[in-house]
Amino acid sequence: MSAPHTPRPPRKHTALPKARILIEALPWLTRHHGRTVVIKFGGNAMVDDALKAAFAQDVVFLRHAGLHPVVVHGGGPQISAQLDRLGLDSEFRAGLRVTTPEAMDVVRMVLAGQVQRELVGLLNRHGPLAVGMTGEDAHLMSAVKRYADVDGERVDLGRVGEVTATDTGAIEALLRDGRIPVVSSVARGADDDHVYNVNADTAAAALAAALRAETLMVLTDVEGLYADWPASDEVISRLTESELEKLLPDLASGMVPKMEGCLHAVRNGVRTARVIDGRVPHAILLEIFTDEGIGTMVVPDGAGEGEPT
Ligand SMILES: Nc1ncnc2c1ncn2[C@@H]1O[C@H](COP(=O)(O)OP(=O)(O)O)[C@@H](O)[C@H]1O
Ligand SMILES: CC(=O)N[C@@H](CCC(=O)OP(=O)(O)O)C(=O)O
Repeated sequence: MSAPHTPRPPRKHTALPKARILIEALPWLTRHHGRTVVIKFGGNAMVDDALKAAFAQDVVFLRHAGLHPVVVHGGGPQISAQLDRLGLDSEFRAGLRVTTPEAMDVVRMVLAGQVQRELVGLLNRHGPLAVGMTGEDAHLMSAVKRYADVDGERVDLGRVGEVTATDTGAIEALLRDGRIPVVSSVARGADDDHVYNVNADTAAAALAAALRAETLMVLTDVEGLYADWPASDEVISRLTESELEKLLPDLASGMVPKMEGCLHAVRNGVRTARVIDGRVPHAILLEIFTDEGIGTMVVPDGAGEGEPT
């Protein structure tokens, strides 16, 4: 007779901590499944190849986790570099680039022909996912000429546009087909044949609102909204639309279109708008799938403090 068989204790699997990490993401996976997330990738967060590759991995991860990511990209530094190479002036007024018709050709070429192509290429390393477009395609974004207000004076910015209408049909069709739209912030003229240069934060906010996105996520090159910039680097982690409205007049330069965009988004049906640090590798995954939200989150008035995000 052979000795009774004593069952062995289960093997210690070294990969168990990985399972724990995956399970920790379950509440967020459940919450965000099937939701649209508009991600704005700024030109300043786009300078490092490793960060760009990590950004693409995060966006593809979201897509495979059942979310519907839409990428809107900027490219301010890349446009400035090309204008410089061509010996064309590049001046900003109230945070917006004064855009002559010649400069507009360069803006369109750099955004749609260079920056967008690069992002589409990085995303498509992971499969046939990304499709690039500009606001001109299928009337995605229509704009009229926008003026700036500098010390109470109306300033002509040339071909700078303000989005007046959106048609998200093409984006929705792409999302239904499992694709990742990558949008350059160039718009068609609503009542002329020009094309317009739209600030990419503004374009992302307009699209997030039009798509009734769950979240607008703006990646940039700072940790978030600093309470007293540049004197202090204390980041405001959460604020309501009313609190943000009070702060807006005191904000400077690049933060203005971002925070105006966040306000527009949450006032128009987007549940949360966030400004996060694109210099942190995998910032998007950290923000969406963990409790340790990084950066600044704007919520509509009346959103409960302890509500899941
Ligand atoms: N209150 C503030 N908090 C954080 N950054 C601010 C603030 N006010 C102005 N900024 C500036 O805004 C910049 C981000 O805007 P921008 O340069 O347009 O970035 P992007 O290319 O990502 O759109 C920061 O690098 C910082 O210099
Ligand atoms: C009108 C206006 O200023 N348009 C921007 C469009 C690109 C952009 O917004 O890029 P970032 O997100 O990298 O700043 C520009 O010409 O620079």
